[in-house]
Amino acid sequence: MIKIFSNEDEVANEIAKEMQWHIQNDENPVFCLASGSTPKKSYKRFSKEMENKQSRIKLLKVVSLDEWVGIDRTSEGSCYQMLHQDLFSLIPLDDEQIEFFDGNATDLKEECRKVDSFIQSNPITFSLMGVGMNGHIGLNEPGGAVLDHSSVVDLSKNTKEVAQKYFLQPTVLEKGITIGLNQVIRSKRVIVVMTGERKADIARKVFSNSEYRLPAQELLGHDHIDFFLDKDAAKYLEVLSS
Ligand SMILES: O=C1O[C@H](COP(=O)(O)O)[C@@H](O)[C@H](O)[C@H]1O
Repeated sequence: MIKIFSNEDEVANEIAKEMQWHIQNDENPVFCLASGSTPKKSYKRFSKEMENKQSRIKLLKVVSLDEWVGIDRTSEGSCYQMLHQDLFSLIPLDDEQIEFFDGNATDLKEECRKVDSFIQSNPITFSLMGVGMNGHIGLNEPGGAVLDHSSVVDLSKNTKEVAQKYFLQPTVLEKGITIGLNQVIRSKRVIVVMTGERKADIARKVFSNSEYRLPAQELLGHDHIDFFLDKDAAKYLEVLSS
């Protein structure tokens, strides 16, 4: 289902509510969370709401969605560092509760195996996905296979350019490491979020019936997956409801 909200704050409130619901109600809450600009407000809101409910956070596990290959997790711009700043540092989460790709590891296949085996033993109960400007999910790029497992992928030109906004200085990015689209789809609940006018064009493409299938389109048509958009991102969509 597509849900359209008046603005980014409303989207963030709704997402924070869902995150809280899962942390309170999932027996073993396991979250797979996008980094990047889009979910920042949701994480801030969620961490505020959790201030008086910290005991449940002890039950939470967070698994990596994606990471840039060759970038250390302590570097500004790494997916881990963004999530650390936007969420991990705001709630009482121990390192043992986080399973994250090390994009700087020498054995990237082992990183994939490690995360896959974690997901196998700790099924994802809640996923929050952003959408890349080219329709990618995690770092599953357009034209890539719909995989049941994590993999190392070649980044598209668009992703390499857009991702520069995360780094303090121009950074060479060639590959990414990401969980597979089917691992996202198998989460118990998924919210895909697009906000702001800059996402309007990709939102139009995602909801159009083109023959070429974008990764974000693989998430359409599942009962447990909702797309949350604000009005700016939804400006080219015909169905404007909330
Ligand atoms: O490259 C990425 O982009 C998407 C969207 O990022 P945003 O900054 O526009 O929110 C993000 O969800 C994905 O995890 C990341 O790898």
